[in-house]
Amino acid sequence: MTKYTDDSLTLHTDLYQINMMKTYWELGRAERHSVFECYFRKLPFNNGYAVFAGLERLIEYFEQLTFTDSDIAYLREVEEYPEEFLTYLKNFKFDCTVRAVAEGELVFHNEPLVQVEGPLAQCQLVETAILNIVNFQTLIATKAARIKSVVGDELLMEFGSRRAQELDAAFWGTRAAYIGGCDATSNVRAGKVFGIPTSGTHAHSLVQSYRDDYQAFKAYAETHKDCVFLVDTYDTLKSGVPNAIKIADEMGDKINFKGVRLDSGDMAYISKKVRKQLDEAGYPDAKIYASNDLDEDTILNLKMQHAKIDVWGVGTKLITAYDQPALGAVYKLVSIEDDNGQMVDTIKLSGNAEKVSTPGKKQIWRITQKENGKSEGDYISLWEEDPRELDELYMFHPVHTYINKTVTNFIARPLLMDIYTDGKLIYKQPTLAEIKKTAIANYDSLWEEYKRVLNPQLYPVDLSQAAYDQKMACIAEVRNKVKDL
Ligand SMILES: Nc1ncnc2c1ncn2[C@@H]1O[C@H](COP(=O)(O)OP(=O)(O)OP(=O)(O)O)[C@@H](O)[C@H]1O
Ligand SMILES: O=P(O)(O)OC[C@H]1O[C@H](OP(=O)(O)OP(=O)(O)O)[C@H](O)[C@@H]1O
Ligand SMILES: O=C(O)c1cccnc1
Repeated sequence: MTKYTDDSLTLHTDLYQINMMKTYWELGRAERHSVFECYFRKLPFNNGYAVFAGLERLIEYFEQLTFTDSDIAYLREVEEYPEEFLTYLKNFKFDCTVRAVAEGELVFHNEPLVQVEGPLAQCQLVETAILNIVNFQTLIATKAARIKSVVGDELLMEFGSRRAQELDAAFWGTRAAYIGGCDATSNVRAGKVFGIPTSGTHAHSLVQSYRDDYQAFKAYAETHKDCVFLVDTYDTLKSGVPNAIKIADEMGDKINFKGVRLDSGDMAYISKKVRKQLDEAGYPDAKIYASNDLDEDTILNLKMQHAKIDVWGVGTKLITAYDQPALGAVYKLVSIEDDNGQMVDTIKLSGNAEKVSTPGKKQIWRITQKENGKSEGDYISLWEEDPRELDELYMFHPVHTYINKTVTNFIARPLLMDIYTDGKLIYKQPTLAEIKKTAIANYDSLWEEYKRVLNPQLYPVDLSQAAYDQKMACIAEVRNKVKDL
């Protein structure tokens, strides 16, 4: 087989997508107008919300979406596709309309996060990459938000590059973590490309190379203005901290003694002792950094023990989404042009009521109270509906319909925005700083009940009456069809 050296993301798809494209193309269905929506069914980590991330990478993906000569050559070599189909792929031009929620937006179960509308074969091709990107980035942004919610006003550093699932996960994961809540990263490339603030101390190897805390800290201090010394290589309280203080005393104004980092041991006990040592030596502003397999649970626990930690470095458990490695978002066909050129809504049934898809092209509306800006819940409507025209909004649980309320004096904000219109990028991408601001504002608008890390309340994600009726009609139609067989 030929060794292909160039690469494009167009073949970053499952083979079955291209096989379905062939079916659509061969049977004259490739151009049928269709609508697909991407959503997840269950919030990750038993959290009360998720933070959407991945749109920038999605746009990068769509911008390069053509089959290169070598993509075609590869498909010709390994699949027995007819030349006419390969010519069709060669001439492929992405001209779908894409809508998505903004990065940094809080999102919930069963909400269309990305909507792709256009020729059936095109919508099909992009499923894998959309899910790949949204599943990972939204998961990491959400994990970071959970951790930040426990860290509070102290600083949260992302330290995960060495433990991430390869380079892309470290790089894009860092960006997602920054959107979700991290204040800085250790990944220099992410700093350069995304403009994320970078931060770093030093490793045990520096100390080991001198085989002595004092000599190692001295060397670092002679070559850097800002110094955070890693104090646990030999003995934190007897050697690390005393030597860090000694160097700070000797170097005086020549360095900014910013603090020390703890990376092992009982961090509650040790941090209190270290704080005392630093304060007594006249360094009350020197900060205590901590790292070592931290996550929201250990951080919360350390805070309960009144650990004296000012800066939290979190790697493995954040960047790998350690406790839940996949978000489980899916991409479903919700509407398709029939033989008469009419759009018909489609459904995917399941024995589990929560898993039944909601047919029809939809919009998400965030319903907030006018007087305090707090969320009442999200309202999923059919595309043509506009709750802004209503004075009263009847909101009910989409499965347990007896749970309901009528909301007045509300603001309804549509969440799905136009990103591409007929293949043309029309969305003006916000800067990362703007995205982070959006994330913070969105988080502030959520009631505390949905924000706690343990057993939060389930945020209401309701269907409009029309969307609900449409779903019931589709279920009845499918049931009848199956009965008639
Ligand atoms: N006071 C504490 N309360 C709860 N958890 C803590 C406390 N101090 C440390 N931890 C956490 O307990 C775990 C201890 O891990 P581990 O036993 O591997 O560390 P260690 O042996 O001290 O260090 P090393 O990484 O060198 O093995 C870490 O996740 C750490 O963050
Ligand atoms: O613990 P994490 O949350 O993943 O944070 C990143 C870890 O990376 C470094 O350790 P390193 O990989 O050098 O080795 P260590 O685990 O033995 O400390 C650092 O000292 C942290 O402990
Ligand atoms: O700068 C640090 O202290 C750091 C960076 C990466 C991983 N662990 C620690």
